[in-house]
Amino acid sequence: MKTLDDCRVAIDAIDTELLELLNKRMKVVERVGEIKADTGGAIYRPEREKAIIERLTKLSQEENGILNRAAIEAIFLEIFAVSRNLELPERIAYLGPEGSFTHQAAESRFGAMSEYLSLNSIESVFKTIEAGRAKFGVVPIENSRDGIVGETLDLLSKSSMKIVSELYMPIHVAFATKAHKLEDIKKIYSKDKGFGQCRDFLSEHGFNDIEHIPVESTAKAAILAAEDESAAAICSHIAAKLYGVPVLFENIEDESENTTRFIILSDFKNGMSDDDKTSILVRLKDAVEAGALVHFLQDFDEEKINLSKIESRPSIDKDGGFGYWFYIDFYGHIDEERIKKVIDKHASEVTWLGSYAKGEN
Ligand SMILES: O=C(O)C(=O)C[C@]1(C(=O)O)C=C[C@@H](O)C=C1
Repeated sequence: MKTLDDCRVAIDAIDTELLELLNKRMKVVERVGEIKADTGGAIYRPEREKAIIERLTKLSQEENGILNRAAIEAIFLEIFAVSRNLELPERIAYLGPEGSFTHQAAESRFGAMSEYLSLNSIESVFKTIEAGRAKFGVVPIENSRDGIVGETLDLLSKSSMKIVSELYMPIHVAFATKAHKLEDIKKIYSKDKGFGQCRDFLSEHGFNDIEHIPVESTAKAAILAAEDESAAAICSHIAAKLYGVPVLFENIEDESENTTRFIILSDFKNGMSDDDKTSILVRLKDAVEAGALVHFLQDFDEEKINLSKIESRPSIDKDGGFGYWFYIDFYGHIDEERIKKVIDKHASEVTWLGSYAKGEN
């Protein structure tokens, strides 16, 4: 039987092989970078990354390997991040501050080697990538309990930036404070969505009667709670740790399956994968007429295009009238014939927001 030393010798030998192979892979990636520089091709190809992870997961299953999809994804997303940085250093703007859930989402996709830019509003993220100061922007778009992030939808409706990827991340929130006793807590900071996600906890602990102060992000809440012993924050465990606020209660969210969907914004169009989603905005000309939306959706139905989300947003039209537009997610890629047919038919009413490989939920 192998001793610990034997195992370590074996691991060292395997690591040497891995390093050689990784360097060999990066040589090929360098060439890919040159080709893309010549042709102006997009560096980040989420659909290709997804296909690689899927192929390797299948291979691992067939060979009864120990690595499952999550493990393969964890390893390869870091490899892709290194590759992309080799092709072109990446800068990622996200809704900060440091330690926010969006920061975690950004890091999970872009890895440790990328340069991150923390911004204090969703609007600043849009502006920063529009101005070319960062290649990618990461913002939340919806939460399983609390619904859509209206600000993101409204900004998408005005921006030329496209959704190039989506990712779902389980959200666990903590209650952190420097107060020595619960009675000493006079105010609670969080993002508005943060309060919404733990209503049961707040009422069970009698925290509904003290002041709730919404701030730009849960990480900002942790920063404020770090400065004031009569305050608490509803924030991520990571933010509490980062800003030195002791965690009193863990996982206080009402729904244990609490998940947030994040989108990655940039300025290019993805190629097709075999499992895509597309997001559009629809301003129906006759929205006030009964049936306008039904007729629009019937065209999707006829082409067997399945919707995964429809959300209406109020808007004020040019004449000051109150109208609606709709945000719609459906399965498929904008370049598919059946989808092109429907979108072309409604070209004057539809804004395409992006087609991207469907995220794992
Ligand atoms: O295939 C590409 O287009 C690459 O740039 C290579 C690579 C990879 O490391 O495999 C890196 C970045 C892309 O997002 C996808 C894949």
